[in-house]
Amino acid sequence: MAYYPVNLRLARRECLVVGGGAVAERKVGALLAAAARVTVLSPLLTPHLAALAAGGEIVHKPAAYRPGAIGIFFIVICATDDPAVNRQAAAEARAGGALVNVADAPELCDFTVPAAIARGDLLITVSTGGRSPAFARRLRQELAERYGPEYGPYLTLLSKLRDEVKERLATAAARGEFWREALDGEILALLRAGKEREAEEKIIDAVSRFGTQS
Ligand SMILES: C[C@@]1(CC(=O)O)c2cc3[nH]c(cc4nc(cc5[nH]c(cc(n2)[C@H]1CCC(=O)O)[C@@](C)(CC(=O)O)[C@@H]5CCC(=O)O)C(CC(=O)O)=C4CCC(=O)O)c(CCC(=O)O)c3CC(=O)O
Ligand SMILES: NC(=O)C1=CN([C@@H]2O[C@H](COP(=O)(O)OP(=O)(O)OC[C@H]3O[C@@H](n4cnc5c(N)ncnc54)[C@H](O)[C@@H]3O)[C@@H](O)[C@H]2O)C=CC1
Repeated sequence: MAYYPVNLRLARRECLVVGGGAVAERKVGALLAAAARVTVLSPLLTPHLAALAAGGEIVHKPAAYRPGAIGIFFIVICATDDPAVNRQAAAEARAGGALVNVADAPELCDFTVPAAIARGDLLITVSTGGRSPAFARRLRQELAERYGPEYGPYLTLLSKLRDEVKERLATAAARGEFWREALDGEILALLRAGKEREAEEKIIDAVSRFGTQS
């Protein structure tokens, strides 16, 4: 089954997680990282979820799912350990217009959750079409070593310089060509070594030289 990859903006969107176990805890963490408003419907919570509820970071509805309990949400994740409950809650949520994820039934998911690495605004995700989440996790670990924390500041720098490049190079084609040449390992090596000023100067210098060539 082919998936269409998207990046959802969840800030201030209402999201519901049914179930309060280990899987729910992981999904809640990712929702909160995206600044979503999270409600958890579950009689029991993991200690971490309980702490989030006590701190007001999530809303806890301390009850088992029953028909009619879902309400209106943008996203609903069904993650109880009861397959029948997950299916029933998923059907109700979808009928209410939500995008639905069912932790134990990939075939019932409107969307699946990839393994993810965030470095500032850089987001690297891995999915296996549900074939092997364990492999997605393993690849995420490998990629996290390859793409370390320096990629956060690197992206910030690129974003800042993008405006400058826009001013200096007149056409989108020239800008595209510039960036294809400029994104080499040298700038990253400088950032890794903590030499942000030098990295910035190097890019500005490259823009000037490129500008006079074209
Ligand atoms: C379809 C999907 C739906 C969804 O959850 O969105 C789904 C479904 C299922 N997962 C199952 C099992 C495991 N899931 C993990 C871990 C993760 N699962 C995640 C996503 C997804 N899991 C979606 C597909 C993603 C893709 O396309 O690859 C990750 C990537 C993202 C996240 O959850 O945050 C996160 C790693 C995060 C990270 O570390 O970076 C581990 C590993 C572990 O826990 O150590 C195991 C045990 C080992 C194994 O089975 O592989 C089972 C069987 C349950 C059972 O046997 O009872 C089902 C149901 C089924 O397959 O039928
Ligand atoms: N998609 C994924 O990433 C993964 C999915 N799974 C599947 O996810 C499911 C949950 O796994 P865990 O979190 O480890 O289970 P768990 O046993 O740690 O937690 C289950 C939670 O569901 C709650 N619950 C049970 N009945 C409920 C009801 N009627 N209404 C509301 N809440 C209810 C419990 O109070 C508990 O908080 C399992 O079915 C497992 O097969 C497992 C691993 C990964």
